[in-house]
Amino acid sequence: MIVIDGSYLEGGGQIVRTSIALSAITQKPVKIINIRKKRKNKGLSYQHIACVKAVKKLCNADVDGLYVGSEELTFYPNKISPKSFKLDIGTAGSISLVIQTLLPISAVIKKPTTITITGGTDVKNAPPIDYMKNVVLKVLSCVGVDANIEVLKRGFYPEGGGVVKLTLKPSKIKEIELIEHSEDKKVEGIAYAQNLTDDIPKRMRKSCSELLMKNGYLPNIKLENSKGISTGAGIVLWCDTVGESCLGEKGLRSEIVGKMAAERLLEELKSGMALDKYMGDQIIPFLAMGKGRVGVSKITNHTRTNIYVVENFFDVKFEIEEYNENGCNGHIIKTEG
Ligand SMILES: Nc1ncnc2c1ncn2[C@@H]1O[C@H](COP(=O)(O)OP(=O)(O)OP(=O)(O)O)[C@@H](O)[C@H]1O
Repeated sequence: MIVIDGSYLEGGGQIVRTSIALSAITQKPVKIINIRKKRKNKGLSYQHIACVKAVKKLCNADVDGLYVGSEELTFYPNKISPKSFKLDIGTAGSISLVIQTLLPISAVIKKPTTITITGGTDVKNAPPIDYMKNVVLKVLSCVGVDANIEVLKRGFYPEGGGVVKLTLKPSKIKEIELIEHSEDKKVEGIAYAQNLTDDIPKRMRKSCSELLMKNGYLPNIKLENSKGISTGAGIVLWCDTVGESCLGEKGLRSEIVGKMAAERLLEELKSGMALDKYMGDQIIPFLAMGKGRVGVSKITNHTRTNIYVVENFFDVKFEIEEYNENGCNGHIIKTEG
């Protein structure tokens, strides 16, 4: 039985998600202790429970300690048998993080499976759903992941109600070498709102586009305004394999939201590396399965924490080194797989 310490470095929910996914893939039982020890509301929350339930369903696992607030979880995987099903997080918990848990499983399934998830599509401290669709899936397609994300409805905090269909197809994970960002100057994006006036996405787009153009980029940002049970707005940008975003909040003017998203993207692009700091942690399980080298703008605690979890499941060692060539400033993460 592999024992993972949930208080390691970042000490957050990602330790649970990666451990469960890798337990299913490697068919090794895992016990996670000190779950989310470094968070104010320690233990499992609805979002993490939904992630565990999704993987449990795919591999008919036996699970102990699966309840809100639980600080210890034991997961005994069985054979993976892909099936399509619906999963309701029950809150505005992040749908993207459920998808993050499930994506590595594409490496071991034998037939396509579709999971329809209800919850939050654009919530704090989690990847916005358009980042998953346009950055995560793009980068993971380079390692061989074949998956599709269809957003049926947006969901915001606190009511949620977002609906997303994830399709995983059998994928052969391959070696990756992705160091520097392409010199692409085209920035794509989406400025979205739900239950708000049409001027909100337009104002976000205007301030964002102005700043991007001032810095020599060519923005092409779509507008969206929908109706739903929850209310919110935001903007997601991507330039080839690098993405950034800003979520709207009450009292924060649309012009500021648009400008902040542009500033964040420009900051990431300044490093010249192929991957942004979020992708830096999300690529780790795939790098272990396929081996290779990736260039990232920044090494975060999330990245180091994911490396800790992955090294417990696979016989791999990761190395991190600084990279300062061709005007780029970042790091390389590499492993022999
Ligand atoms: N704006 C963002 N864009 C893309 N990815 C993001 C963004 N914000 C957070 N992430 C990703 O979301 C994940 C958050 O992991 P974390 O452990 O903090 O999750 P959590 O389950 O919300 O945990 P906790 O509630 O315990 O903090 C990481 O993979 C991180 O890279």
